[in-house]
Amino acid sequence: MARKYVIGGNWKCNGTQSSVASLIEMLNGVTVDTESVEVIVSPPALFVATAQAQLKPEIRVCSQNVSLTGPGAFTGEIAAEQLKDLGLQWTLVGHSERRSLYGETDLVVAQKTKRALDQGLDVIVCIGETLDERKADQTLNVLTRQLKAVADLLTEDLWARIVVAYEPVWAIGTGVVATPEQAQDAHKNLRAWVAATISPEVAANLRIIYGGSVSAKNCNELIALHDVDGFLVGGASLKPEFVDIIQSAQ
Ligand SMILES: O=C[C@H](O)COP(=O)(O)O
Repeated sequence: MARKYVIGGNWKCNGTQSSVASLIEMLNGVTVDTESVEVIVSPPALFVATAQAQLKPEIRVCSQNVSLTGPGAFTGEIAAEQLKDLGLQWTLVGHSERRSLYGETDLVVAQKTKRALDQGLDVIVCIGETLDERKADQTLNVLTRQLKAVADLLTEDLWARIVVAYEPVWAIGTGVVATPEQAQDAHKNLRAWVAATISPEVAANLRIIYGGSVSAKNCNELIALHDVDGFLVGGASLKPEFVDIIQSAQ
């Protein structure tokens, strides 16, 4: 069975009441062919409930982060149980900004992923190498180290509820997109690693999406790559060109 595309929009810490209302209006005007693509947007936590209430059901809302803990005395956290209570299906885990700016280790990312899955959320796990790591020819080592931490905590059945977002750190928000060759190589190598480490069936069905300076200009070339199953889009997901990026997958 063909893998269904995933087009994710990560709004990061952007938006006001008024800009979010405009974005929701724009998204509600897009025809989404749910047979071929899942469209998922991640508003800042402040706007998750609004997006969940106002977006049409063909567009799913995703948390940008999830707590390692359950509900309780954990100031500033949002528990998987609370996201589920709101009706969310998805959360991001391990975005490079969470790793580099907020100290999330491979183990924390793995534990968050496991806990979110256990509470019934599906998870987009983000991984990616820095420019120094790429220059040192460490790309695959870094990606597999990050993914292995997750794999170590999961049983094989849980992989059906995971999407892997390959986001080279050097491509995030820089305007420097991975070349089609760089993207395809990383995705293909990751899929081969999953086939060897977990199972060929998990590898064949796993959606591996690309993130890092995706735009209306480069999305068609990237989506055509055999092992690229969609995108996680930052800056361009706040603009009308996100509609073109969705269209590239349907
Ligand atoms: O989560 C999205 C990524 O960080 C990509 O961001 P970007 O499209 O602004 O480069």
